Amino acid sequence: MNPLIAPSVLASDFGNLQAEVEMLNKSQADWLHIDIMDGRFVPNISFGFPVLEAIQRHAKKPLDVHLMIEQPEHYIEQFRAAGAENITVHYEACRHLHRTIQQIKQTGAKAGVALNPHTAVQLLEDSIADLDVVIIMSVNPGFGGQKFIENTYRRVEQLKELIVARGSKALIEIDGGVNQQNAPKLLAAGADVLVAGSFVFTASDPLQTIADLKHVIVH
Ligand SMILES: O=C(CO)[C@H](O)[C@H](O)COP(=O)(O)O
Repeated sequence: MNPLIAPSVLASDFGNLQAEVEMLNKSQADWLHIDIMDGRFVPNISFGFPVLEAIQRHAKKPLDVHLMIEQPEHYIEQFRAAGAENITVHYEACRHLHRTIQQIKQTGAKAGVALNPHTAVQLLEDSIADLDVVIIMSVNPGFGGQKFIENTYRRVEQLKELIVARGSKALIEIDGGVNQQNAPKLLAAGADVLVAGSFVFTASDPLQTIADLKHVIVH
């Protein structure tokens, strides 16, 4: 099956945000990936509600919102109201993960948890059945354009095993350094969703780049 493709708006030209979103509307992208960074959980600040609302006004595809913020439970309802279809919080940022997952689901959004590269996949054993999405970070969160971490493949295989063992319907989403070279191996390992920022937005033809990722051949 073809993967879902979620271009990361973080790598787009913010000066031409409407045009970038309209390009994504025309593309074969399935979701728009939106990175929210608070300068505390990660050493970078991206953007907040006004920008998300502006994206939502033009977007014709679901907004996949990745919260790289401390205490995300304080903002879940606001992100939902601003247009988030999927809301993903970091395992490392949640003191009461079960409660926060339920809080997301109560808003009607799909619930996701993201794992930093050092966080063991097995820690999701008791949450996986409740999740719609798990983001495996394939870079340390905070910046686009970083080098893909190779042990991601093994982590995806471990997560796939856990999902099957627990009868979960969670999708496995990969975020960071995704490109045409690593995509086939990620899909073979069990990935369902590919986030791609710089690979899409620095390409001379982003529409074609998205189409190529969507139809990548798994060896
Ligand atoms: O979550 C992120 C950074 O924390 C970005 O979504 C990710 O880095 C995607 O960008 P790129 O494809 O350029 O690596």
